Amino acid sequence: MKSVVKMCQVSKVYGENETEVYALRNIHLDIEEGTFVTIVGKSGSGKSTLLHVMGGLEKPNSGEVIIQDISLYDLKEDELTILRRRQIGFVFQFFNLIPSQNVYENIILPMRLDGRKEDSEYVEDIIRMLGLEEKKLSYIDELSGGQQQRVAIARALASKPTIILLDEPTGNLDSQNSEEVMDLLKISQRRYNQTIVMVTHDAMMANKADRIITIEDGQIVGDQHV
Ligand SMILES: Nc1ncnc2c1ncn2[C@@H]1O[C@H](COP(=O)(O)OP(=O)(O)OP(=O)(O)O)[C@@H](O)[C@H]1O
Repeated sequence: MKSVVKMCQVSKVYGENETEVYALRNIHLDIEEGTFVTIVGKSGSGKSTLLHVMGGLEKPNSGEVIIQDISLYDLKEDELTILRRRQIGFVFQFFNLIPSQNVYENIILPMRLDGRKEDSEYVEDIIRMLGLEEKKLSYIDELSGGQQQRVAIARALASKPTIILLDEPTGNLDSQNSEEVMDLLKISQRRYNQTIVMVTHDAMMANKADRIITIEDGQIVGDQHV
């Protein structure tokens, strides 16, 4: 199978001298196309850092991150921005939704920024599956935390990216909603052969993935194919 994400000898250090923290230590990782991977580990183990470095948002101190044969941090900043916009869907804890735009506009924003027209039938499909039909024209601050989280998920899925990176995407959702989100991600993964990497502390969710990677102290200490 084809490799979509590759990390070679990746290390990330924050601070210096006595405040130095090794968030990632010599990470090697190869993720195949179409796989659903979950990343688990204790608080502070390096999960979010791994996702940021993998998604081209934070440059590592050493090592290489390769997305579909392109070495991310060799790119110029504007090339990296374009690659991120076209290939990667992000769902992070701070949703980065735009308050002055409504739900629908927020969902299609990455495609508009890229000068692309959305597949409106597909966007409507996602909105329906995420239970947001009645909120389509609402502004972000009129939504609950869980609804905002679902808008962020819809936005990540809407452009059918090759890779979807999610950091605790169901943190604000109850267990039924969390399961629905997991199911939706799996449908999208299969339909578009997407690669999904999701940080979670929820064992039930982790177990629904194809592969579970455990991080401890910035290192991969477990890698289980389910
Ligand atoms: N911007 C930063 N500056 C300094 N230290 C940081 C920064 N970001 C993360 N760290 C440190 O790096 C380590 C890994 O953090 P990271 O957020 O990746 O962990 P995590 O496993 O995602 O934690 P959580 O589950 O609590 O979100 C921690 O010790 C953290 O304090």
